[in-house]
Amino acid sequence: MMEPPPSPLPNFLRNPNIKGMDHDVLYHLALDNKTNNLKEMFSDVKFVCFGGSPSRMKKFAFYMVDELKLKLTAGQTLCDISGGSDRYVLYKAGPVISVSHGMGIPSLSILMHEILKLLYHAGCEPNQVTFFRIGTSGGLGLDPGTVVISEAAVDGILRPYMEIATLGMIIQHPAFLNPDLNNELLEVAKDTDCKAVLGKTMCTYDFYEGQARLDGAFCDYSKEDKMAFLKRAHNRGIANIEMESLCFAAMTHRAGVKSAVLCVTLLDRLKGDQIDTPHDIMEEWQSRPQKIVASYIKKKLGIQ
Ligand SMILES: O=P(O)(O)O[C@@H]1C[C@H](O)[C@@H](CO)O1
Ligand SMILES: O=c1cc[nH]c(=O)[nH]1
Repeated sequence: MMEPPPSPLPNFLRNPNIKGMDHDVLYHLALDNKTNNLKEMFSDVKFVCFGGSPSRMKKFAFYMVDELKLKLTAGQTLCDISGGSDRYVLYKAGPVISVSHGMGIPSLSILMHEILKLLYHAGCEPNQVTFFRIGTSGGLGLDPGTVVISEAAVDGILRPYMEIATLGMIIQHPAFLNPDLNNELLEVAKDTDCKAVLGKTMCTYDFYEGQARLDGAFCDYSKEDKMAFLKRAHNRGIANIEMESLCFAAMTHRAGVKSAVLCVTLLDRLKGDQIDTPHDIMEEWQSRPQKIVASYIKKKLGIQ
């Protein structure tokens, strides 16, 4: 008798080992597939929204409750589902997960592994889920408060892939974002009061020297060097600089999940380095990528 063909690799995952594990601990989310009924908790998820700050992502979850007109009965509130760990916060508002990723690629990468495994255990399908990063960035030649929808993510030397040292070798993971999704987001943004543009995003491993700032604890270059670097990047289509897009684009592409990165610019890096905008203005700017994504989600769910 012929052997059956090998079963396909698990959804979301390119790791056959997971299928053979009857207990999988998502350590940094304080969840696991034995104690928690991940299917019951998450099988209806359609959108996963990521952002650096825990309070921003908590706020976004409550904003989605309002936008999706979800009914919370008296005394009910959203709770941090990952409350058993203090690494990330994770909220669920209907089919939307809102989760914080901390700062930088290493923090996001750990979360991304565990979110992809969570969705796999929940029985979700990669082609039915969309991921968004709703974050902040430094702009190049843009009015602060502009939302950049990333058409591509590149590293600090403009390479379109994330490098990971694996088994003593450097492995390059290509970073791709979805042009159709980006165009839809750009259209949706026109119906909001938020200015949005498409542009390339530079993703660095550091906020100070990695982004050519003059105001870090160390600086071995001149203002002229900084300006030459930023102008060169700008001339090559870089619209903004942040610290997670490369990993986000590379890992979602590897998992077969559609994704987009929308970051508001907090300053024009061609004009300065320090972020000293008043708190209330910053809060409003940070809500802009959220508004665009909320409108997109409502459109997809057929909610007016
Ligand atoms: O989503 P956020 O606003 O946290 O992302 C940017 C990139 C870094 O993580 C951080 C630096 O201030 O902000
Ligand atoms: O300049 C900035 C602003 C926000 N986030 C960054 O990574 N850089």
